[in-house]
Amino acid sequence: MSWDDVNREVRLVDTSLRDGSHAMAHQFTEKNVRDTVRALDDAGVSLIEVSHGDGLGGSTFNYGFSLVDERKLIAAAVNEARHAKIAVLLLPGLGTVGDLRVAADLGAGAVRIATHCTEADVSVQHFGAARELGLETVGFLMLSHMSTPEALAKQGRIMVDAGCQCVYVVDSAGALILEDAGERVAALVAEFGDEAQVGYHGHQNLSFGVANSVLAYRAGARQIDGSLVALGAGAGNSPTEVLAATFERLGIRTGVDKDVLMDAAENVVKPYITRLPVMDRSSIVQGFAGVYSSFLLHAERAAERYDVPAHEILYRVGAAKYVGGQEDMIIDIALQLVAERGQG
Ligand SMILES: C[C@H](O)CC(=O)C(=O)O
Ligand SMILES: [Mn+2]
Repeated sequence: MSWDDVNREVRLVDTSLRDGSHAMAHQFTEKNVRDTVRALDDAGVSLIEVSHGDGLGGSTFNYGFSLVDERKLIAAAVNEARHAKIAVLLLPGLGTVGDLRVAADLGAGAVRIATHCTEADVSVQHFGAARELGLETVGFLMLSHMSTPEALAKQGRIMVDAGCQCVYVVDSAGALILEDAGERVAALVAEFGDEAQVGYHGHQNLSFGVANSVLAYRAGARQIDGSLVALGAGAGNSPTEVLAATFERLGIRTGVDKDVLMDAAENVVKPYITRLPVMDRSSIVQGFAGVYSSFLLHAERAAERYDVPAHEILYRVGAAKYVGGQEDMIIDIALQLVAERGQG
């Protein structure tokens, strides 16, 4: 048994430097990355995700260009971490096996491969390649609220059979409320048994990130995501510092130091955040209507450009059930709203 296994009952994984990329419009500097990794590492966080918000290869016109080349940020993170492993995110089709090889050469030790919750089959070759590269493997079933627990477990099975070591229930829209989260986690735990772990990734749009994480743990999840100061898409992720304090109050060992994390949140991350994650009208609508959190800034930009309300755009995105990769449809909806107003 490793030191980690002895000293923790749940692993807190930090995604400030990846999901937070959405909230930062992908403008992280190398200094932001170095300072945050050092602080998380000091707090005892064992897995830190660093990538464009949409993963390797995400810096594009459709998703938004990064300020700094992702390879430079990954290398800086690897260089700064003394104990923690650096993870990268990969969305098959956007990121390639070639991108994964580059990330592994730079020193990344884990990959989190994300697909829409009904499309796990597109991840099979990436899990195979990741295992050959010796990477720790994690699967992300995004927009999990769009699937039943049973259907989600079947998709998770595809990932596990392909070499995935931990499948996450990903509440991309912050739409899951209490049992919704627990039941999905329980279905995956029942499907995998000892073959793989289950994880939970929450968003705060309806403010259930931390509560759902506790229920996910109780249902058997052993990896839980958070971001410092909640820095993430939509209303942000479950704040890592709050997860650490909550699990400690519950007597559940995380192996991380909550006070060091609180210091990192206040003094390292908060000062560089350009737009604090907040439960405002648009992000609440995302949670309510089941809209991908990463669409928030895209909708706000379209709202400003076409002079239509962002929350109206988001209600329609929810009704249309658009998924990650369909960012351009946000413009289409804004134009529909403009046209309807012209006819009124
Ligand atoms: C690519 C997405 O931002 C992954 C994620 O964090 C989510 O779906 O939530
Ligand atoms: Mn997310």
